Amino acid sequence: MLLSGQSVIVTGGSSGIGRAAALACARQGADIVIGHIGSDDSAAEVATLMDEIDEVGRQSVAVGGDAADPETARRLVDTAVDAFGGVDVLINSAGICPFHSFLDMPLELYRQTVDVNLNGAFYAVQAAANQMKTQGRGGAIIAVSSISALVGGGMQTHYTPTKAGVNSLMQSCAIALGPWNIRCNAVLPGTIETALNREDLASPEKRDYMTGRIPLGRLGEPDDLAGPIVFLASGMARYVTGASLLVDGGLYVNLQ
Ligand SMILES: NC(=O)C1=CN([C@@H]2O[C@H](COP(=O)(O)OP(=O)(O)OC[C@H]3O[C@@H](n4cnc5c(N)ncnc54)[C@H](O)[C@@H]3O)[C@@H](O)[C@H]2O)C=CC1
Ligand SMILES: C[C@H](O)[C@@H]1OC(=O)[C@H](O)[C@@H]1O
Repeated sequence: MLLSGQSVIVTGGSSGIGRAAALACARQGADIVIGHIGSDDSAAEVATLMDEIDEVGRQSVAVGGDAADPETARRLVDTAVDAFGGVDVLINSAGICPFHSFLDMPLELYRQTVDVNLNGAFYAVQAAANQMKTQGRGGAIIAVSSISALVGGGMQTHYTPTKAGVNSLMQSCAIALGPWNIRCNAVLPGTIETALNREDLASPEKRDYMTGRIPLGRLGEPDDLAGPIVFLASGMARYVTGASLLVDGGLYVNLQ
């Protein structure tokens, strides 16, 4: 197993990419702290996930709270220390992408997107990294950025800068945390079918357009991210830090 006995925190762990990553890490021998937003819906999703983690013989605990609140990051780390004796891996997946036009973007929506996606990532990474440094046994941090760190979206002017920021955060943290053997990498998903884009992809025209742009011929599913994330978390990637790994079925390179 690639993550035997490791303690893994996953933010946004109740659904989509975070959920797939949490389960994949458990299948590789890790115990999981599941960060979720703390709503009734996310608590119900977490209960099912905890059962699945239990079925593969690993333990999990859940922590509800707003990723935009630095206190949530501290609680995630404290819980990992109490329950599993430390933090070996952080997977930061919590995020929002409420499509909206630019010229009439509500200030509150812009601020919320930055607060959750970028500031939330900073808080979680800083809290986990301090714990990893104290432990003195290295660690791995994987941030879920996006293909949108590299390209634009007319209805995503509040969102794409946060994903570029998350990618940049991993690059700078790779330098800042390298001396403690804490590796920092980003995965850049393309279009993955999750709750995040359910509304956007409900239009058959948009869905067909997006699918048609992907050389591998299909939209992604959350499990497509599981392998790359486990790889970056594991010792197989022990000399990989500051990397940005596109997981997009070839979408980014498909000009014509
Ligand atoms: N689905 C896609 O096509 C792509 C998704 N991504 C990124 O992947 C990450 C995961 O998204 P998905 O799995 O697609 O969607 P998702 O909606 O299933 O997952 C996002 C998770 O973040 C949680 N979350 C949202 N706001 C939060 C807050 N304030 N505090 C705590 N948790 C909060 C949600 O409850 C949810 O569990 C996001 O960061 C997203 O930007 C990146 C590229 C493409
Ligand atoms: C929500 C979008 O469909 C999704 O999110 C991203 O980061 C990319 O822009 C994807 O297309």
